[in-house]
Amino acid sequence: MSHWFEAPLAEINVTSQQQAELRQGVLTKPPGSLGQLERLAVKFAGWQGEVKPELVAKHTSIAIFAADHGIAAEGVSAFPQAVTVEMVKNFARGGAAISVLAKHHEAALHIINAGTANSVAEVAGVVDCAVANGTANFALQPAMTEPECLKALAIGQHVINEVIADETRLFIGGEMGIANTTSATAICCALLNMKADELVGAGTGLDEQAIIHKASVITAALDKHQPLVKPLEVLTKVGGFEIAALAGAYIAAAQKGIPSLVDGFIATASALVACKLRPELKEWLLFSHQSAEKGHQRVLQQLDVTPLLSLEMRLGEASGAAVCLSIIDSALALHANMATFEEADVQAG
Ligand SMILES: Cc1cc2ncn([C@H]3O[C@H](COP(=O)(O)O)[C@@H](O)[C@H]3O)c2cc1C
Ligand SMILES: O=C(O)c1cccnc1
Repeated sequence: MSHWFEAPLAEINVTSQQQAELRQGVLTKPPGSLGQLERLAVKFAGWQGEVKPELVAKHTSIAIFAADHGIAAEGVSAFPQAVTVEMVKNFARGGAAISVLAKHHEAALHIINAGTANSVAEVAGVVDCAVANGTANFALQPAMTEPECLKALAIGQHVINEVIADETRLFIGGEMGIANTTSATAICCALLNMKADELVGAGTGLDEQAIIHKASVITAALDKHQPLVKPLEVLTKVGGFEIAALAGAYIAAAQKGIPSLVDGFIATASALVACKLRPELKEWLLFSHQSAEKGHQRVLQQLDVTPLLSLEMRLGEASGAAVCLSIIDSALALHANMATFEEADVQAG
């Protein structure tokens, strides 16, 4: 049976990209002097099919996928599971970091329930796509069934196709789910063939002893659920509904010709799953920042990508990606509006 996520991704416009690169070479600056900002503008030229791509911040759609994790029962987070739903309410009321950043950048913010333990049906502004009331505890059994995993992936497709605006020029996915750094770490260990203690970190703020316990929970789960090879198998056995939804959203966005800006450690685990499913997807992803979560740097290295920023952030909920919107629009404004040597009558050297 073929799945929706196997359908082709959109084509990148190589001609626009090449023309944008030529333009960068004739703007009034030493060639290359705007560093990564030049490469950003060229990427957006390819994505938008325009030599001078439009600014993106005000046409960015941010979706936060929330879900609960049965593995929270193993004492792997510094915070109780109830915080997931409490934060969903906070997103909706405008008090969370991502609510403030979305408003600041005038980006649209959508809150999606992918499967929390407590109902959020009564919370205004939350799109309810819950697969179940949280995943099962993957220390004891697979986190999901395969149909549940496919349903969670399809939430991402639904959000891209039905929830975000058609004019979206950039997609940012975020997550909220207490204990999801444990799931993200297990996914990365399985897909990158690494050990738990190479990637495990403090998450919301565990102390050293608790991190050792978290690593042992992950190691035992990885042993228990062998074989863990295929991306869908890994996602089903040790994943999370919001992590799967995010992976689905990255693929669906690329199918529609919308690039995605990847957030921190958990979002990168989703991107890793999505890239294992569809290796061409990497061309549609931009990595925003390197989180302070210990494993993030290693996973970014394995993906062979360089994030834009490293601000010691370790919050998730798309916050690191949202901060990058100023930088992206700066790059695009410079690219579109700087004078060329000829226009400004400046010698090209
Ligand atoms: C108040 C609060 C707001 C958050 N926003 C994102 N996260 C982040 O922390 C969680 C992952 O860390 P762990 O695996 O240690 O539970 C996720 O929900 C993530 O998005 C938060 C965590 C808390 C406590
Ligand atoms: O980098 C992240 O996404 C992250 C790190 C710690 C806790 N929550 C999220």
